[in-house]
Amino acid sequence: MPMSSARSGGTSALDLPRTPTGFQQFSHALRARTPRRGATLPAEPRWRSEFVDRAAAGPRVTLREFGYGSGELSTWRGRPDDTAVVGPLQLLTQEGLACLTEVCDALEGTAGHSRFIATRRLRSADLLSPFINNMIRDRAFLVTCSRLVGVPLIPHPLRIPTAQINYGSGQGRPEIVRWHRDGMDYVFTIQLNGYEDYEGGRFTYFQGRTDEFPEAEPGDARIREAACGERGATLFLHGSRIFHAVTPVTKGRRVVLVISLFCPYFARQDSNTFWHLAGDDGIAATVPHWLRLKWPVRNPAVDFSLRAGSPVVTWDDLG
Ligand SMILES: O=C(O)CCC(=O)C(=O)O
Ligand SMILES: [Fe+2]
Repeated sequence: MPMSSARSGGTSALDLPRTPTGFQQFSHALRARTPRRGATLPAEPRWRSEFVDRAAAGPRVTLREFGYGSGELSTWRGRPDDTAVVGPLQLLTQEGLACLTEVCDALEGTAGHSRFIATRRLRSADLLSPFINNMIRDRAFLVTCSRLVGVPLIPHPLRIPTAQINYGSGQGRPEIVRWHRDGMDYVFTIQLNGYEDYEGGRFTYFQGRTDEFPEAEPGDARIREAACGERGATLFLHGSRIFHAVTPVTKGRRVVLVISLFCPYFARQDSNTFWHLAGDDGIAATVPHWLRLKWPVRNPAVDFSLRAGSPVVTWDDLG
C-alpha cells in the first residue's frame, strides 16, 4: 500500500492551519502582489524529451472511492474524469531529475512569501526557467501525464499557477502548506528531495469528499499520508476535490515542483474561482488571465493549446 494513516505521537496532521476563506481570502487578494522578477537568471541545463519515462505507471484511486457519485464526474462522450490520485511514481529519468533539481535549487532566491496556502513559493516558474517551460510544454511529458490521469492534459492557460515551486526549510519560522484544496483540477507534484534530506514535510490528504472534511476529527482514518519519501516521487491529485496539506519541515530542506494542468474538453467544468486565484496573486494580475480562461471556445483542444502555448493533446493521444 502506498498510503498510510497519518497520526504520530499525539499530534494530528489535522492541527495544521487551513487556507482562509470568505473575508480573509478577500483580504489576501487585496494584499497579494504580482510575482516579482530578478534581473539576472541563473544558467541552467537544457530540457530533453528523453527525460520523461513514457512507461511511468503507479497505483490509482478513483474519485468514486473518495465518495463522489457518477453524476458528479465530468464526462466526454462516455469517458468519465474519475481519477483522484495516481502514484507516487517516477515520471522523470534520474538524469532528468538531477537537472530539474539543479534548476529549482537555482531559483530559490526568487521565491516569494505568502500566507495563503504555501508559505514560501515561486509562482509561474516556467516564465523564469526555459527548462521548466520546455518540460511542461513537451508532448512526451503531456501525453504521459494525460495517460496517467486518463484525460487529455495541457499546461493550465491561467499561466501564473501553472508551475509553482514550494520551498520548505526547518530553520526559522515553520514553513508550511496549509490544509486546502487547489483551484486547479489536475495537479502533479514532483519531490526534489527525499526523506533523507529533511524531517516533517509529509504530504497528507483527506480520503473523502471535500464537503466531509470540516467534520474530520484527529485520528480520522481518512487522513492519509502519501508515501512521497523517494527523491523524484511524483503524485497526481485531483486537487480541487481533495483536501491536502504538508506537515511543517522541522529539519533540513524540502523542495517540490507543483504543476497544474488543464483538460481543454472540460474547460467549462474548471474548478478555479476568481477569489482563490486572486488570494495568491492579487486582483490586478488575475483579471486578464481570468477573462482569457472564460472566453467562449469552439475547438477546445486547439484553442486552449494556443492560449497555453502548448502542443495539442487530444483523446486520440491516450491510445
Ligand atoms: O508542497 C507540496 O508537496 C504540495 C503543495 C500543494 O498542495 C500546493 O502548493 O497546492
Ligand atoms: Fe495543493
